[in-house]
Amino acid sequence: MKAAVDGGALPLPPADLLSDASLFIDFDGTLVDLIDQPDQVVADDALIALLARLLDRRADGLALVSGRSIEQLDRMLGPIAQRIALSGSHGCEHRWNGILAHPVRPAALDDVEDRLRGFAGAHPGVVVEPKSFGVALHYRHAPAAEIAAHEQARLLGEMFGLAVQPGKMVVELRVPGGDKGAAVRRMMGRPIMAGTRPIFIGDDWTDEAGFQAASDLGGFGVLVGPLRETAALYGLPDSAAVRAWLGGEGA
Ligand SMILES: O=P(O)(O)OC[C@H]1O[C@H](O[C@H]2O[C@H](CO)[C@@H](O)[C@H](O)[C@H]2O)[C@H](O)[C@@H](O)[C@@H]1O
Repeated sequence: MKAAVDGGALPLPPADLLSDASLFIDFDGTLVDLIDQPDQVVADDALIALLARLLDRRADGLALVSGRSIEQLDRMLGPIAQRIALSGSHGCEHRWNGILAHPVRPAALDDVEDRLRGFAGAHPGVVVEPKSFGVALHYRHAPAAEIAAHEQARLLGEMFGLAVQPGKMVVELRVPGGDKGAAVRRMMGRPIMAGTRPIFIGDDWTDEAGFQAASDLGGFGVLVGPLRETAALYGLPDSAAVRAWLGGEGA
């Protein structure tokens, strides 16, 4: 793993590395900017057009790998989501060619959601996001609640046997098992991706497992955002740069 260097930056990924590659792309913070309210994120027309162009050029060599559930990705992306290989819920669920594989939703998640709503009620600004296989507690609007939110998540994780998944200004209780690295390995096992070089593009700590898997399988990671300790080889500053790089492929 590369150490963070103050003021430094990873090299920009060369466009010609996109040929013969399979693309694994994170969603929030990578294809769309982070915003305050998780349920107000939209996949804009330019993004849908970019995904359509990528599908035209590489068909089965495109995958989205997100902490969002597949149900959320479907809602945000609309019909094009059915044409893209998807890994949702931090590597816990997958869908390609119309076939969905997912774990059993733990009944405890309903109880956990109630308890997290109680926590949010006592911490103004904290937002609860129910998901297919988890419940997220967002404190972007209430940064002072960070430590208490993580402690609450730790306690509930222990109590109900759920995984605690930290992210950017969020902590989530979710089905244990799976991560973005496992998702990359699983998808790269498909004959359609055999022999291609995996490129994983992401911004969050959860994307590090994806960077590592891509690197282990002969490809590389692209870190979006400021330099930090990372397994990524290249860097891009923000989602606009990601879109520009993807859009200019082959240029
Ligand atoms: O793996 P990703 O596709 O990056 O999803 C990770 C989480 O993204 C969302 O939360 C993040 O984006 C929100 C909207 O911009 C932002 O308000 C929040 O602070 C970020 O953590 C999503 O809500 C989560 O469910 C995903 O796990």
